[in-house]
Amino acid sequence: MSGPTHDPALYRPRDVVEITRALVSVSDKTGLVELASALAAAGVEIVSTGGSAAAIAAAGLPVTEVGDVTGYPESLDGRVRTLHPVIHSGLLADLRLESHENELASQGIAPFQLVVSNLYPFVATIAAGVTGDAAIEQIDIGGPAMVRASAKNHANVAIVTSPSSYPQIVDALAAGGTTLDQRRALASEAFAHTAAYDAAVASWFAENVAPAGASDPSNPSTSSETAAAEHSEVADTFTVTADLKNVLRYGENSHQTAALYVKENGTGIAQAEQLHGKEMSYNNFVDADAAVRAAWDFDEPAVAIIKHANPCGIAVARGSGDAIASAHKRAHECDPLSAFGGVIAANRTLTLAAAESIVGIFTEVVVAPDFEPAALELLSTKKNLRLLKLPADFARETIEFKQISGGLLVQSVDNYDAFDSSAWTLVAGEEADDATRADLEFAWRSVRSVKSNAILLANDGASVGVGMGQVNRVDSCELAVSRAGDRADGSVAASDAFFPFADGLEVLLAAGVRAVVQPGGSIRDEDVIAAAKKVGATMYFTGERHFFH
Ligand SMILES: NC(=O)c1ncn([C@@H]2O[C@H](COP(=O)(O)O)[C@@H](O)[C@H]2O)c1NC=O
Repeated sequence: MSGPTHDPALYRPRDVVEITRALVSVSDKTGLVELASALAAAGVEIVSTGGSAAAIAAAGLPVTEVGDVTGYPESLDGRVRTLHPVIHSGLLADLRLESHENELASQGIAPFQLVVSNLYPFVATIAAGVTGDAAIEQIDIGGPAMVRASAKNHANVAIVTSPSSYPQIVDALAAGGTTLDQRRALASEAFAHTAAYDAAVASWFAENVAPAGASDPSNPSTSSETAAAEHSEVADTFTVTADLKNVLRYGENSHQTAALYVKENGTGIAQAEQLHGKEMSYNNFVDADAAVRAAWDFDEPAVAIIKHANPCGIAVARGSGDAIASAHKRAHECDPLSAFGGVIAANRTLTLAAAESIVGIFTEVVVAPDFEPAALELLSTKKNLRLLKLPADFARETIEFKQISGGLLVQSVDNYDAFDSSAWTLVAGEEADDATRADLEFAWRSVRSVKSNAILLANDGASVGVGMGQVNRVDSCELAVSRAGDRADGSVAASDAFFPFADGLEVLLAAGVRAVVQPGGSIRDEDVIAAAKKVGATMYFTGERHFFH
C-alpha cells in the first residue's frame, strides 16, 4: 500500500467539476427538498441516509438509500451508516490522479462531486438538558468523517454544511459545475463546522464525562469555598469557538475593524436582544459587559453606570419607592459629570419610574433583564439610546481570558465571596455599627468592578467617589476624594488591594473617611494601621484582594 502522493507532476488540473452524484445526509432539513428538487431536475443521482432519504422520497423525488449503495444495512442504531469504504472511496478519490481514477473504476465505485451534510444537533441536545448516554448518542461520528473527507478532497468534491449555501449549489448546477475557488471556500467552512462541533463535544465531555482531574479550564469549579480551590485544575488545551454574529462598524477606534462573535450556548451580553436604538458599537459592548458585571454583583436591586469600562456610580435602592429608580438616582448622583454618555445596567426590570429618571440624561446604552412596556416606550423616544434586554437565562461567565502576544491568559472569574464582614479582621478603631458595616460591605463589593488601583468611597449604599485605574494608590485616593467633595467626610472606603504605605490612607482620613476595608498584607501594615488608629478610624482587613485590570 502506498502512502500519500506528493508528486505535483502527477496531478491533472481540475477547476470546474460537474455534479452528477451527490451524497446527502442532514440533521437540519431546512431547504432540503428545494435543493434535492434542483439536483433531481439537473439529473444528479442522490444517495442519502434514512431520514434525509425519506424526506426526499416524500417529496416525490428519486433517491438511493446509502444501504443500497454499500450493500450493508444502516446498523448499530445508526452508528454505522455512511462509514463504509464504498462511500468514503467515492468521497476521497482524488481524480486529478489517474491512479485514483483507475482504482475507483476497478472497484466499481462511483465518485461523488457534492456532499451535503450537517451534524447531529449535539449542542441543542445538551442545552435542552439531555445528559449521559442519550447525550453521547448525539455525538455525530459518520457526519464529521464524510464532511472532513470531502473537505480534504475539495479538489474534486464540493462540501456544503449550511442551508445558506444551497443557493450557490443551485447556481452551480446551472453554470455547469462548482469552481475550485468555490470548493475551497466551502471546504474552509466545513472544517470550521467540524472544529466547532468537536470543541463543543470536548468541552461538554471534560465537564460531564472525563474523570476528575482532567477537567477543562473553560469549566472550572464554581465553588468559592476557598480561593485556592479556584486555582486547581487546568487542561492541556484551551479551545474557544464562537460564530460571527455581525460585523461592527469599527473597533475601539474608527480605523480598527471589529466583529461580534457569539458562543453557541452563550447566555450573556452577546446574546442580549436589542429592543431599540442604533447599532451597538464595540465600546458599547465592552461597557455594557462591565455594567452588568458591576450591577449583577448585588442580590438586592442595584444600578451601575459605566464609562470606559469603569463605574462612575453604583448604588442599591433606598426608601419605599421604586427600587430601580432609587438605585439609578443614587448611582447617578455619585458623578453626574462622568455619567454623561454612560452605559447603565440594572439588575431588575427597568421600571417607568427609572426610565423617567434616565430619559433626561444623555446615555449610550441601558441594559436590564427586561423593561416595563411604558419604560420601553418612554426610552424609545431617544433615538440614539440603545436598549438591551438580557437573555432570560443570563449568567455571568465563570472564566475569562485575555490575548497576549503569542498566547492566551485564562483565569476563573473573581467570584471570591468575602462580603460577609463578620469574617473580616478588625485592625484599628471600634467595631463598626450595623449601618457602617453594611456600607463597608457595599463598598467592598462595589470596588471589585473598578479597575485597579481602585478606591471607592460610599455612603448609605451608594458610591460617592471613585478613584480608578491609577498607577499608584495615592492618586486613586486623591481622585476618589476629589470626586466625592464634601461627601468624603463621614463616608466609608474600600481599597481593592493593600495600602503599600500609609500615604494613600492618610489622604482618605484627612478627607473625613471614618471606616476603611482593605485586604491587608503589606509589609508596612503596621504603619497603615497606626495611621488609622491615630485618627480613631475603623479599619478591617479582608485577607483577600480584588485586583481588576
Ligand atoms: N453513522 C454514520 O455513518 C452517519 N452518517 C451520517 N450520519 C449523520 O446522520 C445525520 C442524518 O441522518 P438522517 O438522514 O437519518 O436524518 C447527519 O447529521 C449525519 O451527520 C451518521 N450518523 C452518526 O454518526
